[in-house]
Amino acid sequence: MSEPTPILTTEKLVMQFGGVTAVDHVDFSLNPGELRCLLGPNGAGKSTFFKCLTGQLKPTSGTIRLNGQDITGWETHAIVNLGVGIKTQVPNLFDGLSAYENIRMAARRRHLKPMAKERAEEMLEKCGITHLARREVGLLAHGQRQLVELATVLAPAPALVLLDEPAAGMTGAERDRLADLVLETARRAAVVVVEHDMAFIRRIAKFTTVFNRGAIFREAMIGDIMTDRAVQEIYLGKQADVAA
Ligand SMILES: Nc1ncnc2c1ncn2[C@@H]1O[C@H](COP(=O)(O)OP(=O)(O)OP(=O)(O)O)[C@@H](O)[C@H]1O
Repeated sequence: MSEPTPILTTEKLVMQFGGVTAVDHVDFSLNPGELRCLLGPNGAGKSTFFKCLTGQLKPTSGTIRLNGQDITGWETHAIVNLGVGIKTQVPNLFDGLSAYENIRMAARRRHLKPMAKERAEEMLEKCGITHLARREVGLLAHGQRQLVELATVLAPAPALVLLDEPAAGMTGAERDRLADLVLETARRAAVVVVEHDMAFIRRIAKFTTVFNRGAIFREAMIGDIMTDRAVQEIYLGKQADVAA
C-alpha cells in the first residue's frame, strides 16, 4: 500500500531568538486524520515549533507545507482561511458576547446563516456547554472558556486542528470532556496537541513526538514513549517523570 500524502510537513525548520536556537532543523510529518501529541520538558521548543505552524512566529529558515502548499511565514488568519482550526495559549473570544454568539460567528466562516445556527447548537451540545449558551463568555470560569473556545475552533469543521495546551486550567470533568472531544475530532480531522497534562495525554495520545533541545528526540507510540529510559531521563533532568 502506498504512503498517504501528509497534510502537514516541516522541512529543516529553524527558529532562532538571538543566540538561542529554539527549533533546530525539525523535519515533521502528519498524515490526514492523524492525532499527534507533542511532548518534551520545559524549554524543549514545543511551543515555538507550534507557533511557527500557526503563523504566530515567522521561522528563521526551513519550510512548512499544508497539503503540499508552502505556507511558511503566513499570517495566522491566512492559515485559518485554508481550513485550519487553531487554539493558542492566548484566549481568542469576544468577551462581551454569549458563548452561542461566539460559536455561531465562528461557524459562519464556513457555513451559511441557517446552517451556522444549527452547527453552533451542535457544537454546544458536543462540548457539553449547552447550559452556558446565553452566558457572556467574559464572565465564565477558565475551563468553561476553554471549552467555548474549542467549540469555536471546531465549528467550521477544519481538516487540521492545532491545539496548544487545551487542558490548562480545566477541572477533571472538563478535561475528560475535552479528551472525548479531541478523540472524536480526530475521526474526521488531523489534530496536533501540545500538552503538559500527562493524565490528559494518556487518554488521547497515540503516535507521539518528543522534543528536546529544539529537535525531535523520539517519535513512537505513547506506550513506548512512557517506558523509554532516555525520554524519562530528559524529563527527570527538567521536571516530573513522564511515567509518573
Ligand atoms: N520570545 C522568545 N524570546 C527568546 N527566547 C525564547 C522565546 N520564546 C522561547 N524562547 C526560548 O526558546 C526555547 C524553547 O522554548 P519553548 O517555549 O518553545 O519550549 P517549550 O518546550 O514549549 O517549553 P514549555 O513546555 O515550558 O512551554 C527556550 O530556551 C526558551 O527560553
